[in-house]
Amino acid sequence: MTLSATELCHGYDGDPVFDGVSLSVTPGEVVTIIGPSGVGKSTLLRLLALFDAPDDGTITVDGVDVWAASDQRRLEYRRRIGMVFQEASLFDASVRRNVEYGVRVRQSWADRLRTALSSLSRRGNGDSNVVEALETVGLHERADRDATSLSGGQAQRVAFARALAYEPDVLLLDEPTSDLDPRNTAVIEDAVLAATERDIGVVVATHDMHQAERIGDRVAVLLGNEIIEVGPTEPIFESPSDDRTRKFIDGELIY
Ligand SMILES: Nc1ncnc2c1ncn2[C@@H]1O[C@H](COP(=O)(O)OP(=O)(O)OP(=O)(O)O)[C@@H](O)[C@H]1O
Repeated sequence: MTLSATELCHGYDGDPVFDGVSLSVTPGEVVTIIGPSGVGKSTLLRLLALFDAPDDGTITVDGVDVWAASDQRRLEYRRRIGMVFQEASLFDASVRRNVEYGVRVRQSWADRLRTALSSLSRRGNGDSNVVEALETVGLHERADRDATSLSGGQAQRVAFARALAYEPDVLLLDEPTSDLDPRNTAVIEDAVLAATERDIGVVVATHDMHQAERIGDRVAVLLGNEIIEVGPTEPIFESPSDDRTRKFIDGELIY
């Protein structure tokens, strides 16, 4: 599915965060959003996740205006979009239960019933999506551990597996590796690439320029209250057309 935001304007309590922002993600591509703290990266992800309606502008799924569609249709779209927040927010249960939870909340009641019936017939061996998602983040051997006993990096990997397990069409990641060591970061980045091989479109908000370079097919530079530049990552990093992009990438732009 192609998720597109066109000319979005949004703010809080009358204070605009951005004005006229457009961004889209197509199946199997990674789009990174870079920009200084507080510029609105999380806000943009929340709008793309269909959590909030934009003050102005449109969000479309395969060309259909989501906020002009029925509540039911919008809910169906929302179920096809996964979001991983900066904080892993796991609950006090096994790693497996935490990942299964993602599958369940995203399903319609009819699908939930089907899953429950099929898991009965498999004697609780666990859903294959859940196992596969845990394998992707390298935690399948810890499936029965209590999620609250995990390190921060492992918890973030479980949160990622949770989003992956229900096979979204689009995955939105908010600073997925901000507090992680290089090994956990590499696991998450590999999992992002694994997601694209399944044709999932991924949008990643990140502070980490190197990460944007490593994993992004395209990069969007959010500065001031607009996207000042968007396009294939390498040319933008090598020779940005906007001088503010160069300064931001080089760390010369102070906010
Ligand atoms: N729920 C909210 N109510 C009021 N203001 C908000 C709310 N959420 C965000 N803001 C404000 O909107 C602006 C953009 O915040 P946002 O979290 O989207 O930025 P960000 O680029 O993701 O920041 P960071 O990189 O630090 O996570 C900030 O000025 C923030 O204070």
